Amino acid sequence: MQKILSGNEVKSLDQQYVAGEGICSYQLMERAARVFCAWFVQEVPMEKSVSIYCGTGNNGGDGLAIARMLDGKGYSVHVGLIGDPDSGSPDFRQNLQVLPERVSLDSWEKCPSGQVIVDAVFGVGINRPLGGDYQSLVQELNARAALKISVDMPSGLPSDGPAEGDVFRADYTVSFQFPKLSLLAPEHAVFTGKLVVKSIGIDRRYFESFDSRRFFYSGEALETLHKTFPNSSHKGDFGRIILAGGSYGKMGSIGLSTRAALRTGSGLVFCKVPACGVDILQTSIPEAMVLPPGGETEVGGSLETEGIDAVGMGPGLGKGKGAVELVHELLRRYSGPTVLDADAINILGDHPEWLSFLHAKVVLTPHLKEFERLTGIEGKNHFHRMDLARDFVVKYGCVLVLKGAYTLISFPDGQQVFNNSGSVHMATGGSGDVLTGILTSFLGQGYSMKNAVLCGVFHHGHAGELAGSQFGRGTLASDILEKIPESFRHFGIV
Ligand SMILES: NC(=O)C1=CN([C@@H]2O[C@H](COP(=O)(O)OP(=O)(O)OC[C@H]3O[C@@H](n4cnc5c(N)ncnc54)[C@H](O)[C@@H]3O)[C@@H](O)[C@H]2O)[C@H](O)CC1
Ligand SMILES: [K+]
Repeated sequence: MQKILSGNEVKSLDQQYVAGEGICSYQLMERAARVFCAWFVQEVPMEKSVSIYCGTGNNGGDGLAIARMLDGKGYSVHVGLIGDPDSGSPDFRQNLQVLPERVSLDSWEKCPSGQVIVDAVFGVGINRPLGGDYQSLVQELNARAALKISVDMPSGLPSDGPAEGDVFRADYTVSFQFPKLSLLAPEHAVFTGKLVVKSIGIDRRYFESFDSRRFFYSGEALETLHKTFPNSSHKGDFGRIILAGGSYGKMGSIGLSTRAALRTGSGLVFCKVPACGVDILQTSIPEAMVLPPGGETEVGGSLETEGIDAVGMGPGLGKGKGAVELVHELLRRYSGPTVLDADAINILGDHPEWLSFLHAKVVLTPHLKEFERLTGIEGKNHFHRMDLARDFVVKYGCVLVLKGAYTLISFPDGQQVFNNSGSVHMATGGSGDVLTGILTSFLGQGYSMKNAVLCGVFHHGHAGELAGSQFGRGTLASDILEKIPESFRHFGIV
């Protein structure tokens, strides 16, 4: 897992690394430029003309090194400078000296407009909104039709806080070593474009002295978080779980959770659905067992949890009297692993007095709106939501999965993990129901809460990527769950 540092900490990380490895900062900049160019040549055909706009700090220095390297690879490169080069950073000035003559060098106003624009004006050093020429440049570049790529950060975007004023709108941002926090905020996706994170080889141990509790997870050592089951295992070893939800007209939700749990490997899945859903579930999912229904069109009655390894509640549940009672009963009486989603979260939001029943084996999986209902607070921006999520889990001692691009997992010890799997094609009805099934399944199989959530969220996203690459915009939630076994295979999980 990659620790996420603040923009201010980057400088100190670089200094410690450079000193510790006995290299100079210019060499680290060379590395950054090299990894950028290695990515660039895969994405951009050689025939495209490239204009690189460089500030005079180290982000601009990266830009100059990139200009030199792309020229060396045969691209036609123009550099447009903004700011006074004589007062540039030492590594900027050194790179200016070694810029090949073949690369055209002008002030930003005179730089010919290329088919590709590389933004190397500001990186993590930004400390105020853009003004003057910087603002004019970014406005002008944003109006151009070109492929736009930012180096490390879109210029104008602060690394750890909300955007203010004009920000370069990139199609891609290639960020070095770790994603800067603000690149993960959904409201900044219009500036970041597609995020690409490239290591520049700074070893994990250099991160240890920084006490950030935020991490970026890209599936490293995923297989080690999984349980292995001996050949002699029987279906009981793979967990007996209950999935509760569904209501008249919304029976598909709990069906998706059920199929997802079965595809994740659950041994026995019991469904608690209203009477109107019994035939639907029994005919559509023969592997599932249906518990005696309570209500006619909405779930009701009580839940027998004797011998049950985990319970997932919420998909399609509705907010009728029976559903409200069931959520209350589950929270009060069941101390085993529990996943609360959708209407179960909404019901909890309506009854804040029940929040005190939450415990370490409960995971809540709200999307942004549900999270708002749960806390009763409208997050001002994603940074505010990150803090709210952390405060919530620390206070109530549970786990919270805030769904969206870069789903944010918050643990009660204050650690927060951004998940780096997933695709835009997962933004489709039922995708969250699939996650509920996956999480309940892993918990039922006896995974620790931490491993269940990390594995569940990561596989959900990865299965979504696999489905998205096959079905594109036509991706269905059921396509996502059908890709779970392929995601397991991909990571060697048998
Ligand atoms: N480990 C790494 O990630 C590496 C990063 N590198 C690159 O270096 C930049 C950060 O460079 P830095 O010199 O610290 O800052 P900037 O280039 O972003 O900014 C320069 C300078 O500009 C001034 N400034 C800030 N805001 C404004 C503003 N609104 N208007 C005018 N001037 C402004 C301020 O004084 C800044 O210091 C990082 O992003 C990477 O791209 C290294 O190349 C290698 C290692
Ligand atoms: K930049």
